[in-house]
Amino acid sequence: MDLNNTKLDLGNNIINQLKNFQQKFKIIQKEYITTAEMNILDNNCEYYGISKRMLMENAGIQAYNEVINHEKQVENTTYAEIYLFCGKGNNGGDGFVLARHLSNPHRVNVVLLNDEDEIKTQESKENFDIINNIYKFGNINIYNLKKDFEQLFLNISYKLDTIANEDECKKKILFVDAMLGTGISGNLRYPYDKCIESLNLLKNNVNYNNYIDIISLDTETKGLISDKIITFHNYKDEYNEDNFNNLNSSEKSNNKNKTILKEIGIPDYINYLIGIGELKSLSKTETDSHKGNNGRTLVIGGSKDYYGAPIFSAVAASKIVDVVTVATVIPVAIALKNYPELMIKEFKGEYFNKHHVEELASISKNYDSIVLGCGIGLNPNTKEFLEKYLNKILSEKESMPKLIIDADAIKLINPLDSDDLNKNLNEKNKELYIKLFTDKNIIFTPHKGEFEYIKPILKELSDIYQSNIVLKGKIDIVFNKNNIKLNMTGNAGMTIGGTGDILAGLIAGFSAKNDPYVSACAGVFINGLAGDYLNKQIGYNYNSRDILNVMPKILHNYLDF
Ligand SMILES: NC(=O)C1=CN([C@@H]2O[C@H](COP(=O)(O)OP(=O)(O)OC[C@H]3O[C@@H](n4cnc5c(N)ncnc54)[C@H](O)[C@@H]3O)[C@@H](O)[C@H]2O)[C@H](O)CC1
Ligand SMILES: [K+]
Repeated sequence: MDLNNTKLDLGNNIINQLKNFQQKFKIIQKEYITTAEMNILDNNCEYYGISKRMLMENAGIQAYNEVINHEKQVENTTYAEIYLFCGKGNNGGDGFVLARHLSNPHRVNVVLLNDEDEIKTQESKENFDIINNIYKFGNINIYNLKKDFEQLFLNISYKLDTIANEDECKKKILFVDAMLGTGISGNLRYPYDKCIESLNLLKNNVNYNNYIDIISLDTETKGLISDKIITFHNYKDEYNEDNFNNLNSSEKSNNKNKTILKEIGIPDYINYLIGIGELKSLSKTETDSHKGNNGRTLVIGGSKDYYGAPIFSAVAASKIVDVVTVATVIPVAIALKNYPELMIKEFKGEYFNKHHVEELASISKNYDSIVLGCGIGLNPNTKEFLEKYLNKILSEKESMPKLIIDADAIKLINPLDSDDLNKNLNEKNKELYIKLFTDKNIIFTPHKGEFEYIKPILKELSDIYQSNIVLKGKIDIVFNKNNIKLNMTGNAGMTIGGTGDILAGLIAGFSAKNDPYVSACAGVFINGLAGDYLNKQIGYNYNSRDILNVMPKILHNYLDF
């Protein structure tokens, strides 16, 4: 991708347009970010040139300012001693940066929960090395919790006793929780569990609790009760409804009250940009897996008039999943004989019709994802088929695969009067629209013209829609009720026929085993990257076959596929 061009495109104007779009379709962004979303954002920051090292430095400095504020909250209070408990991930890294900034004039103790060589990331290691280089000049001690556990907590109790005895000095001890952040998984393991137990014991001791502050970085490590949480960039998903509902009401208000949100230099527009993060978050091909483990995709499409479309889509999906079947009518099935990588399910006739519904609905259950619509045509029999088929599969929700609705299928679900596309909704089908547009497993992939057909439905259902929409264009917009992102990859060479079919196949391939929204983002991103790669190599004169041919290489470069 040509980042320079992208940068030029990223003025306020685009963000303003995006905000208008957000309002128009009542897109309400969540007030918190999940771990998966944060990981995507991290990688996208890196992709757009904002390194994790920079973010970590900013997080550490922001935490420093807040610690100093906290220290000054009670007049004349000072931290006689600061202990930073640092884990082996980047939460620990934030702790190392904070330790460096605090080390003068404070007395700082960095407590490693793991051995030095277990520190996981380069940026965290670099920040630990700085501490390691300067500690000999005083004011910083380094402990290894596993080795020094008893001695360390004895020292801390001794210091607390001393401070408690000379109460009038208003001295306190600060514990910084830089143990675990968004990377936590499962129950606490040793020594994290023991450390938290010991810190809680001290804090709950009536002789000591006036003399202890506990501040958590980014998230409160499970089980710890801290006085303040300094969270970075966005509230974390401990505030999401599911987790939040598990807390009792005093815990709820307490958690919100004690959390301070701090910016760490992630520009607003990065929140709205698709990048490598979406791709990297996809599940990887399992090398020792059985056929089908990496997904099964069904492509339903083709007609007497168009047979290339379902083939493009199916070949694209076959680069990702293990099994791809094309369900199609006789003229396309004949052409498919030249594609031994694809399985064929042949239906009689030149267009899909209502007689195909039962059998097709019954085989649909055997797939993880379905592309519906490429080359299907606008024949009135096909419209009848489509409505019956959708009603049938949507009524059996438990076995519902991810469903990508593309091309003419988009036009057929709302056959508007062509004189006035925005006029009104086809009321007769309202029940079907509600099912289609309130399903998180459905992805519509319209270009601008096709979008006109679903716009009235979206507006009508703007309070309740849940499905995902990929609006293809120079800049693609991928959105659902709670998310909106832009894709900047791709170039003018991609206006050739077949790229849309390929995109639908890629999204189906990814969504077989992944979140539909992230799959949609990854699909537009990688499709555009393939186009950009070809443009760089051979100029604009490439076609859709070329895109398919380079796809494995592009996937490999970015994904370890
Ligand atoms: N997101 C940002 O923009 C920035 C985030 N920063 C900080 O980084 C952490 C997230 O870092 P990460 O390395 O992904 O995760 P953790 O630090 O939480 O450590 C995970 C690490 O710990 C081990 N582990 C996981 N679960 C357990 C457990 N239950 N018991 C024991 N050990 C566990 C495991 O090995 C993991 O690898 C984020 O919160 C921010 O604080 C950046 O510094 C700034 C930018
Ligand atoms: K923490």
